[in-house]
Amino acid sequence: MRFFGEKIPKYQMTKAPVSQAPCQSMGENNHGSLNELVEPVTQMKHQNVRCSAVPAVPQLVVTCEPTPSRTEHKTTKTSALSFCSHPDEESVCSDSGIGGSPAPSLFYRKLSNSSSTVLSPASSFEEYDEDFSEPCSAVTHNSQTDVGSDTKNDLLKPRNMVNSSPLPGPLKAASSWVQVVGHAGNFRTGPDGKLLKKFCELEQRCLQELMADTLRPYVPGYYGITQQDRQDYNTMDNLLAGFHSPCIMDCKMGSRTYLEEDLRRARESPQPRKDMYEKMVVVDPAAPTPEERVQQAVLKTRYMQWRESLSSTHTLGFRIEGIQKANGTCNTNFKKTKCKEQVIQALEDFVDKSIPILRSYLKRLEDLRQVLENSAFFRSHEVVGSSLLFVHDRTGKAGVWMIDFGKTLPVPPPLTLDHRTPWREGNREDGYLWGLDNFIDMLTTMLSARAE
Ligand SMILES: O=P(O)(O)O[C@H]1[C@H](O)[C@@H](OP(=O)(O)O)[C@H](OP(=O)(O)O)[C@@H](OP(=O)(O)O)[C@H]1O
Ligand SMILES: Nc1ncnc2c1ncn2[C@@H]1O[C@H](COP(=O)(O)OP(=O)(O)O)[C@@H](O)[C@H]1O
Repeated sequence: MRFFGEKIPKYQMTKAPVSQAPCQSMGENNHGSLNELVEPVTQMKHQNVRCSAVPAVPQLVVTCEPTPSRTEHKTTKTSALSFCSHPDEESVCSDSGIGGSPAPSLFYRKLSNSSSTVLSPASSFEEYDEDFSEPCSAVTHNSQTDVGSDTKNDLLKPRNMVNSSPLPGPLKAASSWVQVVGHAGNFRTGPDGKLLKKFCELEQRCLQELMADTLRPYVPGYYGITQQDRQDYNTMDNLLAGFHSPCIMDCKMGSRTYLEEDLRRARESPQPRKDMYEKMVVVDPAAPTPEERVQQAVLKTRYMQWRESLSSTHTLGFRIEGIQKANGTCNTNFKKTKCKEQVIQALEDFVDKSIPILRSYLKRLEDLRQVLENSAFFRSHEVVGSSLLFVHDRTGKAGVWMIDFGKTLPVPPPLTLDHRTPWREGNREDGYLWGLDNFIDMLTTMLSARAE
């Protein structure tokens, strides 16, 4: 059973590994070249994308949900754009690598709990409903230790978080949520069944802008900042609302999963990380270089590049991160799912071979592509590490939305991106549309194969 906000050990939580189809054609369209990644700094055409270059964000009213068992009660404030407001806690702007915390970056989101604890995989919706029905009096946690803590106590937090939500009416609705992948402890339930995600200024700016963009129907609705237990959260729609025991798939889009800024920082101030080394050797003990082996640590960019080349990110421009089926089984063992045949097999399994569901997804993705091609937001943003969340249920209802804008950055005008041009350092291209094209082609192929 997995509780709300529980730590997700992304590299170890798989219950039902997908059997891997034989890999036939790999890499014919490879968008990622490791050779490009080791260019010396002097050759970089890097754009300055720090927060100061980002337009100002209008003030937001911040609501603070009352927490019955706590002494702090409802407070209201304006503009919560200051970062790292809890200096004694792990910064919401910093990495949390075991091998040393990289320098805080204004636009980095809180990355509290790296995948280093083994917990059970996700459970069914019904189990979640039970969790939420526990009495509020069970709330006992200390908010000060919540933020950024990375301990076994995290195991207890989610239940406490859930119970702290004083929602007599929409309790059931709020409970119908499950996190497939991503940072543990990042989410809570909010008022009216909304989802609260730990505040990240970059994500807030994106969601705000997206509310006024043609992409609005393809992203969760955004409702400003909510404060709970002294932590700010971005408040958004729970995309699972209205589904019954949904099947959920998270696909990370694009041919690159780290920012150009990350590369620059890695060169200027390398921060090898032990946690990433450990994650690497779990998957492939032979992956580290001799130097990395000595250090027992790898740079984050190196880890991310390794993950990209191991999976379909470089070859297809997207990768499956995790799938939760209606029966509650959750699989995040897709790190080596690289070739088309493997991806198709995983997709077939995800839709349970349903042609109507496949058709719905194809239509939705085609519509999304058309909107993306004409979106002012999309044209002007480097979209990195963002996912498409696929959701369907046994009633035949299906939807796809863009989520996770923690690494989506505006590019300096007059630069615009087409999201298909292969990435060269400095061009800021992310391969998002190239990946979507490949996804759409794959679904089309699957459907035509079934029609034969
Ligand atoms: O999936 P695994 O192999 O566990 O690696 C994770 C993902 O790449 C995360 O990206 P996402 O959140 O998009 O899934 C990333 O967070 P960022 O996106 O913030 O880079 C984590 O970096 P750290 O949080 O620094 O550990 C990294 O450890
Ligand atoms: N708006 C949403 N509605 C429903 N589920 C969501 C929503 N946003 C995120 N999730 C769930 O949380 C997971 C992680 O989301 P993400 O935004 O990528 O978090 P992180 O930034 O921690 O990686 C997703 O795979 C999905 O299961």
